Amino acid sequence: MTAPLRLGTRGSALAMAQSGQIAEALTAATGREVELVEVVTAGDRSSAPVHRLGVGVFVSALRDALVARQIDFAVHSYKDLPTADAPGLHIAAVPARQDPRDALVATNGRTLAELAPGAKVGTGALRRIAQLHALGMQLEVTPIRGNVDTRLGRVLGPDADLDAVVLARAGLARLGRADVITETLDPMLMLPAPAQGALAVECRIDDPDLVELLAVLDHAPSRAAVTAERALLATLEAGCTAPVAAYGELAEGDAGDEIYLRGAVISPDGTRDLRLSRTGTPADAAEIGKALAAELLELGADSILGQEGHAGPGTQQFGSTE
Ligand SMILES: NCc1[nH]cc(CCC(=O)O)c1CC(=O)O
Repeated sequence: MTAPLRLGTRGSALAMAQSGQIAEALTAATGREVELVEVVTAGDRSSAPVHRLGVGVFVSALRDALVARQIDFAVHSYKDLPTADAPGLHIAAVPARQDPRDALVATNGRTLAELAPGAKVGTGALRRIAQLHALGMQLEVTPIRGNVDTRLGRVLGPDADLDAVVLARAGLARLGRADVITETLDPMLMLPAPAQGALAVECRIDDPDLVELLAVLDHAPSRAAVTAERALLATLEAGCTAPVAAYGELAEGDAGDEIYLRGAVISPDGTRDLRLSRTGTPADAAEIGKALAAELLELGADSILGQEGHAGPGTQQFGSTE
């Protein structure tokens, strides 16, 4: 009998939900048993704001456990991974991506257009803050943090003090809470974070049998989209708190499959708003992302990123505050 595979996971409700779903899918596809091993991270122990800690603290404990062979593989929210490669590790699968869009949860079932000037909207990510300001609706954007339930409590609970919050639709869906969404936001208004809604299944490179086994979970179109979006982010050298958005959609063009990649760099106050798009074939996903980033840089993206939130190459390991 083969021993169960050890899947390392954080203990948060979202991490447990997505690790559990991947464990089930792997067992269904391969017959291999999977056991969840909880890894406590420095980020879970601390109550400091995420923009100080960096989301990297959540990721690095799992990666340390992989390298130390305490676990066999790990499942990450792809958008939380730093753009730099992790030595010795390999992303063996990008499973079929969930809906990557952001979602509005507002009181009284309101949509974005139904919010009055001065309405209080909570979100922590600079990308969302910048795009909310860019709408020109005079919303009062309030920084919030905490897990999904804490954030929802700001609009739904007895202590609700905000008119709305913006969260990733995928996180709510994985937790079975998509029912609270009052509007799924059009990417024309709120372009998602690079790799939002996608997971990364990671193991050690020196474990070739597992690399091969995990590949059954890979979904090529999702991997291509995420590759394009992350190449854009990496080329902009935007880590940490950068207000960068990217969304790659796969469509059937006249000459076969095509990626339609949109990218945006927006100043936190919403006054400078660069949005561009580019198409190409899925095989050139990384090139499309790099080329679109180069075009954004030509139009002054670096000066927007330089104003605030530009982490620079030296701080890449900290990942995003999404
Ligand atoms: N660090 C926050 C985070 N990381 C991953 C998700 C869920 C969505 C996803 O997997 O992309 C979320 C919550 C949110 O942004 O609302």
